[in-house]
Amino acid sequence: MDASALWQRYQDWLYYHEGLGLYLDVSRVRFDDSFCTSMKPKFDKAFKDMEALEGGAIMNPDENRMVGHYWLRDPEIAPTPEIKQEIVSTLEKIEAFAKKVHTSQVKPPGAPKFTDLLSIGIGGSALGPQFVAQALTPDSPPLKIHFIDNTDPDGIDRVLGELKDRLSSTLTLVISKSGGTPEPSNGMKEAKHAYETQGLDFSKHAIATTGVGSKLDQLAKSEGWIDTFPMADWVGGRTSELSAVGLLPAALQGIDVRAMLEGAKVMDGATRKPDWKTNPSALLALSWYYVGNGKGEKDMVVLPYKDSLQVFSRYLQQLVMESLGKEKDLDGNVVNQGIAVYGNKGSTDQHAYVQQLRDGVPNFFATFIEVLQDRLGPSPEVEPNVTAGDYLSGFLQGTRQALYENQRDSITITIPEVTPRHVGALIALYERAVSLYGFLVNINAYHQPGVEAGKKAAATVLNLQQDLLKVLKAERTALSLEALVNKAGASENVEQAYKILRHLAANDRGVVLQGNLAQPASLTISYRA
Ligand SMILES: O=P(O)(O)OC[C@H]1O[C@](O)(CO)[C@@H](O)[C@@H]1O
Repeated sequence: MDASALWQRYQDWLYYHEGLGLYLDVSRVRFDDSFCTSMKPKFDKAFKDMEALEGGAIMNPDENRMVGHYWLRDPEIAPTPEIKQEIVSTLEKIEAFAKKVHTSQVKPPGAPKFTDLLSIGIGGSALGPQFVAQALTPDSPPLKIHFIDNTDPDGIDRVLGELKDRLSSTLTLVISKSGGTPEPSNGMKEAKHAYETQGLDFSKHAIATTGVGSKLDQLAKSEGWIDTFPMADWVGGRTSELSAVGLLPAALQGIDVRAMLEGAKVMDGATRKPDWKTNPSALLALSWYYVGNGKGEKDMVVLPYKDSLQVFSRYLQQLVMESLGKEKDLDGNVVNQGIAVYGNKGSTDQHAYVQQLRDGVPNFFATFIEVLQDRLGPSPEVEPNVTAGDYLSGFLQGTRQALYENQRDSITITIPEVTPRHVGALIALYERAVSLYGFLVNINAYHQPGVEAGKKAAATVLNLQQDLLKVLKAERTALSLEALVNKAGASENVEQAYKILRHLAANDRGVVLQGNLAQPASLTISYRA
């Protein structure tokens, strides 16, 4: 296509939302009119399905749940008065609590006010708060946020080490919808230990966001934590940023949560329209379908050209991959659906993997996120008439063009600035694109059976560890690996057993391996208390 035809295509396909000042450009995705026409019946059905979803239908059949994240920013559309009330009162409670913390009406026993916030959670209970914190935390937040989002002891030490001298004024927020996920549970126990080591009462520093009646909820109540905030059954982890999961930490950091909700609501209004040409989420879903042939054949590379949006790529990675990565469709056929997502930020990534994007295997499409405002206030010139922001803008355009010239498709989203309203709008834009795409490819986008399988397998490994230790502690002499696994009733799991023992030995847990480390089967194992 020559330059003038491309310019025409750009204008023909450009979506602009006036209220948000948001542009979506899908002109560099090379679908044609006949493709769009062929997709119409699928979209008509997807729009109907979306209507049913927002109306409260059970759209997560495996878990027998409604899918209600769209109600969070517009309680008026909630399917029952009870749900509406739950949303309204939770938001009011969050705002009132944040105010009390900011004005020291809620304060730690041994310090005049809370200065830091330690957020403990994983997956959807971490990525949204991390994304929003990076994008929107003001320069001098009332509470400085820190995250434990893993069960890595060394990672936990780093975070707790940073907080060591301010633990007495740190508020710890444990976020877990199920209230039983091992990683946040371990993080919470380690944090509690750190408080106790300093002679501090953890319960007077702790709050939780979790499902009502969950294990965590019961623990928080029985130990008399400062407060608990509910997470509804009808909100999935990866779509929970605009529930208490994301709003509470945001409010505590002084971020305008009402503006986030408003941005999402405005975007929902635009993406509810049953017309894909004027609906930005539908345009995204249409583009994803086209590039990946409806089978996720191309990966989504997300490149925000703005440091404060760097976590957006990881946030989208969970939202898209946990939602769309499914073995079976809704009719039980094996389809192995999904769209792989990766990315970091531009222009940084131009000096990392963009070489392959331009010249290498064409197995992706790019999504550029552009922010028009470079910074608050004027910029110095780095060259006559050129600022650092002009470079960033030029690099984005240049990369988009270079990719297109080599038949690599791209989407560009442009927002005027990074504000709570725009962040809310971006979240809503992608949430609905994922919902629509899920309907287009006929999968349940709201469960995660694969993750559950991994969790079960990990539990088996930990049970095996207990069995091995029991045998070793009862034995007085060293055992061969084979004898040990036989005695532990784990002869089928010798490799797992070997890896458990190697890990225990490396961490001074009493297990001693002797023999040739290059030949695991030759090892003898003993236990020294
Ligand atoms: O909030 P929870 O229940 O601890 O779950 C954390 C994450 O674990 C998952 O269930 C599986 O990874 C995610 O969907 C969820 O966001």
